[in-house]
Amino acid sequence: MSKFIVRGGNKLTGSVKVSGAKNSVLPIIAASLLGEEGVSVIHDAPPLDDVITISKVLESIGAGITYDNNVMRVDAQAISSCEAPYEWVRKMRASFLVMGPLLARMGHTRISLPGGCAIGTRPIDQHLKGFEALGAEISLGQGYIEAKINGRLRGAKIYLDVASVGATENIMMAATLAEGVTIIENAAKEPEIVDLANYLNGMGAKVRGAGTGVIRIEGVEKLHGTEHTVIPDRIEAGTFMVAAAITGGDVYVEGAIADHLGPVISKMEEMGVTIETDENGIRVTANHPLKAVDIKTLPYPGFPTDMQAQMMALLLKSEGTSVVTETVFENRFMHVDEFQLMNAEIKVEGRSAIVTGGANLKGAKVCATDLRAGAALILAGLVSEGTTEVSGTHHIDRGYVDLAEKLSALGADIWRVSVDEPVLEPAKKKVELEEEVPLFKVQPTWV
Ligand SMILES: CC(=O)N[C@H]1[C@@H](OP(=O)(O)OP(=O)(O)OC[C@H]2O[C@@H](n3ccc(=O)[nH]c3=O)[C@H](O)[C@@H]2O)O[C@H](CO)[C@@H](O)[C@@H]1O
Ligand SMILES: C=C(OP(=O)(O)O)C(=O)O
Repeated sequence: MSKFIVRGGNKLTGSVKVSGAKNSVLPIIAASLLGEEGVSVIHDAPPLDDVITISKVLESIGAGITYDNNVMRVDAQAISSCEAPYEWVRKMRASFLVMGPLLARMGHTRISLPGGCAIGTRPIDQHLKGFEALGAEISLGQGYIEAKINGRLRGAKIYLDVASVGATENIMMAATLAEGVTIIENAAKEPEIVDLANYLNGMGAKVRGAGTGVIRIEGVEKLHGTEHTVIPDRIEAGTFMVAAAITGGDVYVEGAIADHLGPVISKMEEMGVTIETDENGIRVTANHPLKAVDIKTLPYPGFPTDMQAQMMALLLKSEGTSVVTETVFENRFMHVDEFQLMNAEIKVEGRSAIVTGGANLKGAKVCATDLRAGAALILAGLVSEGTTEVSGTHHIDRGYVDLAEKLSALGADIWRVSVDEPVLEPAKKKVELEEEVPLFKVQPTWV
């Protein structure tokens, strides 16, 4: 076990390079299971715990994987199993993304039910609705979901009740090998969906419209390995942008794609942060005081929920009161309790948090309750009086490559220490979601 120790007070300056996107590489690795011929080569696959986890899932299915210097090679020509066991799906929800590819390729799949987690219940009804529409028979038993098809999946028109990123990806991957045309309506539009579609097309698929609300997939008989470079991680980039702004620094975020960060850039500019963009990255400079702004998270191209916690840290250092409204996940304010331990004044009212700016943050022992909460606490630690200790680092390691090293190279006083003591509990016990996760918002027809 480890902790990050942060000593506040340093302005960040210099240049930092963004790694490949976690939320792209995970579905891309899962999609590699569709390659019946040849090997896929994935460049800029970031060395994250989540990447290791999904690789283990693929290996357990019989794929051959090598991973060296951020290049992953996946040979799925001879996969033998169609099951993703509990030990991996429990560790990372995105393991569920192997369901679509396995169903399409093997005609049968058995995946452990992904439970709810800290940020919300996260049902999978839209994934299953899509698979059913494509002709799969779905059953549930002993904590596993099983899907089977008689022959081949059949193209269908699927309207998603929520523009779910994971459901769009899972259905899109399954549909690549279906007979006929599949149309996904109210599809998610995230850049990671476009990256996945580009990867699938490189494998020989016919996916059109990714990045819009309507995706059309014409099924093909077979897919093959391909070579692909993962897009830069817009959430990691946004996190460094906030790090620059919160410390009143001057940082060039190399690799950040401004088009992917529209709402983050706009909100930071509204606050008074200076943002200059070019084709290679984004420069962020800030002179305090910054102005308070209101934020509402929405599916892309709205403000990303994955930047909400980090932005809240920045708002704590602005002048005035901000309202942060979380509309994507129902329990994504757990960082608030931890911020309060650092002397922050924030009041949660339903889906909104009212943030009082001008906080005189003080270092404290805090706990990362989820990935972005962890990043946000580190950001707050950068401008707190004294020392902040952030435990729960396993959450942070899921999504940030060398976060402490990268911040430290920009001048932050941050390092990681090993600890033997038990991991610190979050400030208030999180809502006990694990016991009562309603996996299906709508009762599925097949139960
Ligand atoms: C690995 C990955 O890419 N993770 C991202 C992905 O997660 P993920 O794909 O899990 O998120 P979704 O877009 O599916 O979830 C968005 C909302 O839809 C709901 N929902 C989802 C599926 C479903 O079948 N039924 C349903 O009701 C969820 O509970 C949530 O309230 O998108 C989220 C929203 O941008 C991001 O925060 C995550 O970082
Ligand atoms: C919620 C996130 O990821 P995941 O869907 O993998 O839990 C995230 O990246 O902030």
